[in-house]
Amino acid sequence: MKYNPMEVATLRPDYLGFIFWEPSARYFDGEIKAIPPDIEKIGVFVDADISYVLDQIEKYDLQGVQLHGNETPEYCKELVEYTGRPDRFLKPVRCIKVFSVKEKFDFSVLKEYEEVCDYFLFDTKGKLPGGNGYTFDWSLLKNYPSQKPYFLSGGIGPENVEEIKKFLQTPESKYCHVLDVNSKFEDRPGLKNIEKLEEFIKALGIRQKRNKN
Ligand SMILES: O=C(O)c1ccccc1N[C@@H]1O[C@H](COP(=O)(O)O)[C@@H](O)[C@H]1O
Repeated sequence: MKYNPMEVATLRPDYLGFIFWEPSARYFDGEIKAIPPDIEKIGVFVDADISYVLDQIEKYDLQGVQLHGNETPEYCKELVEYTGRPDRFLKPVRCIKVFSVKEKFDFSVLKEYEEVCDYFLFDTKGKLPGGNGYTFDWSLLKNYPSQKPYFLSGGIGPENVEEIKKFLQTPESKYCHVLDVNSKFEDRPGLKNIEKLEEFIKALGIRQKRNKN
């Protein structure tokens, strides 16, 4: 088995990502069987043609796109507008624009994306456009200038539990909407270790969507 999204779905995450970037060892071209409708399926893309993204949205009934390349604000706008067009018979998707962070980050780049995406995602800059497995210095988010909810990403693993707890007490975590995990919870690329994920959720005391009330 290369991918086990159905098993991950049993943990009731808010979002489930599928990588649609061919060079990745996690590239997804399988079948997505019935996943509970309250879990949003997110397609992960890197500078893909808009027509390709639309095809994947349609094929897999994706609710969102996560853009890891140099996609411009115009690209994001076009994509979201296209999905709402009657001839595509699609629902407008959520747009998550990814920004890669190194030792420093110029938050002014976010400004032109404010209007055209739903969430920002902060990942660690590495050799690959994503899935590098390294964390960045989350205290940089002290300078986060926006009120848009963001995904915290990049190499988050079981060893980060205490750090995450501390981060979640800080003012800079105010708009942190999602903790995004990937390679640190895998037995091999694409194959998530369910026990590790369960332990992580338990250790953080996170309650999943279904049980939030
Ligand atoms: O995981 C990949 O192979 C990948 C390839 C291209 C773009 C994004 C990719 N993954 C996403 O990257 C972040 C961080 O992952 P990690 O925790 O550092 O492994 C995450 O959103 C993945 O979905």
